[in-house]
Amino acid sequence: MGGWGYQRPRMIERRGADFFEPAHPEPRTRRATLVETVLGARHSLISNWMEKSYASGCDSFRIMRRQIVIANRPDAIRQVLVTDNAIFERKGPPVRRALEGVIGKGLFISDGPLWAERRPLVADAVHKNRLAAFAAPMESVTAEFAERWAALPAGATRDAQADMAALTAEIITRAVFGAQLRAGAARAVIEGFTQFQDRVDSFNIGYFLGLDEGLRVRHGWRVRRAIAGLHRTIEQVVEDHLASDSGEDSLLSRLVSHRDDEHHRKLGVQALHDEAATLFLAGHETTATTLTWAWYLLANAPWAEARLHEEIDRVAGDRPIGFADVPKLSWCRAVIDETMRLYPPIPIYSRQASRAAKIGDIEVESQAMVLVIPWLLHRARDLWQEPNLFRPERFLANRPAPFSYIPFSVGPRVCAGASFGMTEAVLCLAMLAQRFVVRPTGAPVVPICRLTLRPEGGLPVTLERRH
Ligand code: HEM
Repeated sequence: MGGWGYQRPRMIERRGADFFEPAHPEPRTRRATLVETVLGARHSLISNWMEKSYASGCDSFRIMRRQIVIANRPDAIRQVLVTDNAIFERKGPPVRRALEGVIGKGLFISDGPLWAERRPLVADAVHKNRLAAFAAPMESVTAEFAERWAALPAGATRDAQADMAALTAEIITRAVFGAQLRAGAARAVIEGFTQFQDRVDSFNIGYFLGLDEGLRVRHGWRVRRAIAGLHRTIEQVVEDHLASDSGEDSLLSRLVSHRDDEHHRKLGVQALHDEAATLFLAGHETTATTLTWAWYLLANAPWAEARLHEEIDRVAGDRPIGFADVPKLSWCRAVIDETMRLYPPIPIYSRQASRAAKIGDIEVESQAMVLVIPWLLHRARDLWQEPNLFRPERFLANRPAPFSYIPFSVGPRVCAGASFGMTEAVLCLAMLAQRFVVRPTGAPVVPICRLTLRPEGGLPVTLERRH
């Protein structure tokens, strides 16, 4: 049970000699009541869908006084995220309110002229042409992390979710702030964000009751203290960057350099702070959950895991695999693609309609919440064969049909760090799989969605050495 009036869905998980259907909630057989909807949303935003939702389509309903529009058909997704982005560019208030305490007016939740001004700067800082600059932090942090795993006593149980979060937090911390960041400051940043993310709640009752901007979120003292510490640390790092040129090619130094760029308006200290926090927040949990789910899927699909090991051994032989090998790791990439299909790290994209509009034959009210839901889209039975099965090979031959696979979103607000995230996921998976076999302990796996999609309570695993 998930509390009074709300029955948690049963989890489905099936396996056979040549197939694996990883954990997903059993669809509901009847529409949820209001109480179930609200409590279900607080528990997990993927737990309340009915069978008919697992097909592409559009729908409209109300939660209290708010119209909710589901736009989950390729043509509707194209309209909301690409062609009519001007109408639907604003993020839904629950997400904005949940994140504003940490990232202020950062790109992820800004819109209008502010977003338009900053997007090119942030996109430039993480652009795929600059990926090589981040090869060193990605490789060295992962290699150090692998040494820590190697030093564990045999049979030790780890939480893969926590470990992957620590790994990607360290990579993004070094990429954003540079290698000069003091160890204490790095730890403070990582701990502050972890405290915040563990407690963040993306359901905003005020918005559903009729307040178009939702209610400001009040955090408990623990989170307030964590956020305050985080802000102090980031402010200090920003000031250090402004005071002296470290000569490092970090994301922050790139943003700082635009202060002297005559083509761009200068980013103030607060803007630098917000964008640095945004890059950290947007750029670590997403890759961490992708890696966590990949370990779970591979461990349950021995044929896919064997092919991964074969590819890594063929590409790298006896030497450590590295950044330069990433383009050759097509199976590894297919595993990550398929992982993000089954478990999209951000499973729901929410927008606020800036004015009345029409999506298909649905009349959308001004200020309605418009949802694009990769969780459902990626499992739509009319778009995917055997949608609930783990089959990485589906990504080898052909790319998916347009607007049927959108783990990084699409359109002007597409993930700015998609190449960074994809490269990082493939590289970390390959570097760790070269040395270790990750084995979940068999505890039940329950996907749970707040802002991101994680296994509830983490993923306990043991590690076996390969080499
Ligand atoms: C597997 C890894 C990742 C996934 C699946 C992912 C996914 C996404 C998605 C779906 C969005 C749009 C959300 C929405 O429209 O509501 C987004 C936005 C964003 N992501 Fe990522 N992301 C990943 C990694 C990263 C990394 C590594 C960075 C930075 C280094 C990053 C930076 C951003 C930024 C700045 C935005 C806001 C863009 C805007 O609104 O203009 N992401 N990401």
